[in-house]
Amino acid sequence: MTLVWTLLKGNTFKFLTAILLSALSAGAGVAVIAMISRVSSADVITGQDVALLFVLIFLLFGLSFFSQAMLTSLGHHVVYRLRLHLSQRVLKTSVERIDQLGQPAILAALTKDVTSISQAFNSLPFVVYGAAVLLCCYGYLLQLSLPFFLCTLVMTILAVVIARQLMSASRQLKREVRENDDQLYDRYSGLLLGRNELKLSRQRRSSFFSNSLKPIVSKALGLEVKADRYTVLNGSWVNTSILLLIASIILIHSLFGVGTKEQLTTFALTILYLRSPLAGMIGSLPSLILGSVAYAKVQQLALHEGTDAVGELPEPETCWQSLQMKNVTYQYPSESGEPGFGVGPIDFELQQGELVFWVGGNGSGKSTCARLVTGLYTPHTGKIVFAGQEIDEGNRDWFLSHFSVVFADFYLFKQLINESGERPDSALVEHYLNALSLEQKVTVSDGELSTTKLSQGQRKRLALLLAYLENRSIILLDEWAADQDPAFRKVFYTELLPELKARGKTVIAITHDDHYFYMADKIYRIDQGHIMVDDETAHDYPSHLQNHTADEKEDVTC
Ligand SMILES: Nc1ncnc2c1ncn2[C@@H]1O[C@H](COP(=O)(O)OP(=O)(O)OP(=O)(O)O)[C@@H](O)[C@H]1O
Repeated sequence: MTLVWTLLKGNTFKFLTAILLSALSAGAGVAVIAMISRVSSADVITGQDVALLFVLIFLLFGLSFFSQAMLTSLGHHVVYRLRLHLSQRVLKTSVERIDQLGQPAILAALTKDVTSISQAFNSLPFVVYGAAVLLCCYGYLLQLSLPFFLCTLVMTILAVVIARQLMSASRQLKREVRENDDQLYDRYSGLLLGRNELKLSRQRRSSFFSNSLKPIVSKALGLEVKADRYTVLNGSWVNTSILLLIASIILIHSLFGVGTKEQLTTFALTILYLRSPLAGMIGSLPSLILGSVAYAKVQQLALHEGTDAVGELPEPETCWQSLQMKNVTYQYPSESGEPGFGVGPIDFELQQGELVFWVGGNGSGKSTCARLVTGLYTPHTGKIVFAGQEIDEGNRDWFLSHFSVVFADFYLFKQLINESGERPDSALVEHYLNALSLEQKVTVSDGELSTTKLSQGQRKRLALLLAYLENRSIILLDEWAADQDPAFRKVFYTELLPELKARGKTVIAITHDDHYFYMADKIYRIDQGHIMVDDETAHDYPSHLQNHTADEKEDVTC
């Protein structure tokens, strides 16, 4: 029920109207039965009775069509909103949380859970209609015969108690199926992302299939078969209990002479009429159970509650002087009992217009520090001060808006935008495509790149193009040059970086290219999560090469 109310927020009036129409349609159904029963037991059938019967039948048709169409359309609108709402929440959720959850879990929520919730909603008309018919029939039965009604009530309670037990067993299993689905999505990711490795090695393929994928799929099979067994048992039980009810009524009529023959016939007719909406209701139970399990799973992700994914931000600071990390620490959560990697305490200061290099061994914490300095990760202790302001949740999005970043695992969007989020000037795009030696490979039309299916090195150049066009104050490049050929690597260090600096940009470049360390204003070494100025490396270079570009700074913004 929580699922229904949460998703119906803002549409309660429409939903209640649809329920009212369902109730009226159920009432019309019962009136048709009562009419048939009256006409068939009457001595003389008048033309008026027949006309009324036809009117009631058409009324039943109209009401059931409108009520179900309304509920179905409401269901589709709810799913539409749910899709947008969830995507907005993902957009608002911190990178840290998304990294913690992992892509497969979020993809499973956006695809499988949304589908399950939509199916639950689409089955809602059957449930509402079934419940309305049930109530109307019970009302009719009550006024038909009290003893028969009491017998019905006892049987109903018994049926419901047993059905509840079966449903909760099925629900528990569906929950386990859903937990298993996260692992299944993880294996599917491996299947696609590891396509090269899997294709190349028969042993890897066989091991992945038999030891990694198949056990998860088999587990899902076992759980689903078991869960559906309970669901099918439940459906059969409810169907049987209806027939048992009719048999019980016949029994008490024959043993104790309760009720008349006509009452017995009408009773049986009403109960049999009830069977099909009830079957629809029971048939919808699995989707409802799946829907609520999926909803609980989405809630468990603890995505950001805010949905204002594209809210307004104050203008970025053009003259910010310095960015400081003061005593910053960060610790990854522990995994399989092992404590997570920790960085810090970090004290780091970046002056506007500087070109600094971060160097360090694999796994020393460079990318983690990059996520901290850009505000993508929130420090666990310590603080970041930018343009004199301490960064907190209130100004984090504003702080983030000062950075363009190309991480090692960057995503290349085809759509080009400038600093205002609009289509960039085509002459400028052309200029950068030339500078990046991509003019022969990629064209831009309607603000979109003609292709992103390029080599890794070329894709990285396009990622840099996107960063150029954003025209932000600070550019952070995580081992950008690692995929470039030696000639373009030289262009990058000796031309592109100095040009950025000359335009007043502040650049942090994470690099292992010691050939070009002399290009940096400052070099910082990151080791075991600690950052320090690397005087030794800096002194390895002739003084005329150090701070090579300091004098080249021209038209800076501040
Ligand atoms: N998403 C994550 N969850 C948990 N731990 C992580 C995660 N990412 C990194 N780590 C841990 O942090 C350590 C440092 O990772 P990081 O990516 O910051 O290193 P790096 O210096 O950028 O390495 P490289 O030069 O290889 O890119 C890793 O050795 C790992 O233990």
